[in-house]
Amino acid sequence: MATDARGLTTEVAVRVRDLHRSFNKDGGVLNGLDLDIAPGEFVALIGRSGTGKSTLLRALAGLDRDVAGHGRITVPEQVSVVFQDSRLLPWKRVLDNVVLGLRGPDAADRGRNALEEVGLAGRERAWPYQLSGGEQQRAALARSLVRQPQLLLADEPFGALDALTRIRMHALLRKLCAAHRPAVLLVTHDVDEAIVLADRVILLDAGVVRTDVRVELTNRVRSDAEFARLRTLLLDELGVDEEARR
Ligand SMILES: Nc1ncnc2c1ncn2[C@@H]1O[C@H](COP(=O)(O)OP(=O)(O)OP(=O)(O)O)[C@@H](O)[C@H]1O
Repeated sequence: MATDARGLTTEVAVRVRDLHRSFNKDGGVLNGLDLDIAPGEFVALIGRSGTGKSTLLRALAGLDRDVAGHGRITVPEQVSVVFQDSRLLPWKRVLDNVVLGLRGPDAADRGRNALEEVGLAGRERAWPYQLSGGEQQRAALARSLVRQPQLLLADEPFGALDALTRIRMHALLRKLCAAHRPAVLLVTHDVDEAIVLADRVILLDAGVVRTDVRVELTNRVRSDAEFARLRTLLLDELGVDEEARR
C-alpha cells in the first residue's frame, strides 16, 4: 500500500516509478516515466506516433521481457489486455475463445454471461470468421472481462472499426467499466474518444507524462463547453493544426 505526501495511505491499482525502456543505444523510448492509476479509474493515454504508448502498455502487461530498461512497476494480480485486432483463435468457436484457460465447473456459464453482456448472446458456437470486426472486438472484451480483471489494458481496441461501430463500442465499454470497475489504461490516437471515455487523459511526450488532465463532464458530448475546452487543450499539446481539427 502506498502513502501520499501527508503520510496517508492511498490505494493504487497501477504505480509506475522512473520507468526507462530503450530499443537501441541511440536513446530511450520511456525516460523516467511516473504514473499512478487508482482502482476503478479510467485513464486514456494519447501522444504522437512513436512516443512510447504501446511500449508503456506492454511494460505494464509484462510483454516486454526482452527490452532493455529499469524502473518500478506495480500492477494488480488480474490484468487483461485487448489489442486492435481481436486475437481470437480461428480454430476455436467464440465461447471456447472466451473461456480459454479459464478453470472451474462454471467456466462455460461465465463465458455465456460475458457474451450476453457484450451483446453476443446466441453467437457462442459461431466461428470467429463469422463475426464482423465489431463483434470480434466484443468477443475480445468478453474474453477479458470474464477473468474479472482489476486492470484492463487496451491498445487502440477500436482503431480498425468504422465510425458508427466505434460509437457503439464506446457506449459498451463505458457500460462494462461501470459494472465491473477495473482500472483501465486505454491507448488511443483519438482525442474525442479519450474525452468521451476517460476519467483522466494523459499525454506522453519524449517518454514521460507531459500533460495529465481530469475529465469532469456530466454530458460527454462535443457540444459541451468543457468538452470543447479539453479538446482544444489536448490538440494544442499534440501540435495538431487548425485545418485538421474538424
Ligand atoms: N520491438 C521493437 N524494436 C525496436 N524498436 C521498437 C520496438 N517497438 C517499438 N520500437 C520503437 O519505439 C518507439 C516507440 O514505439 P511505440 O510503439 O511504443 O510508440 P507508440 O506511441 O505506441 O506509437 P504509435 O502511436 O505509432 O502506435 C518507436 O520509435 C518504435 O519504432
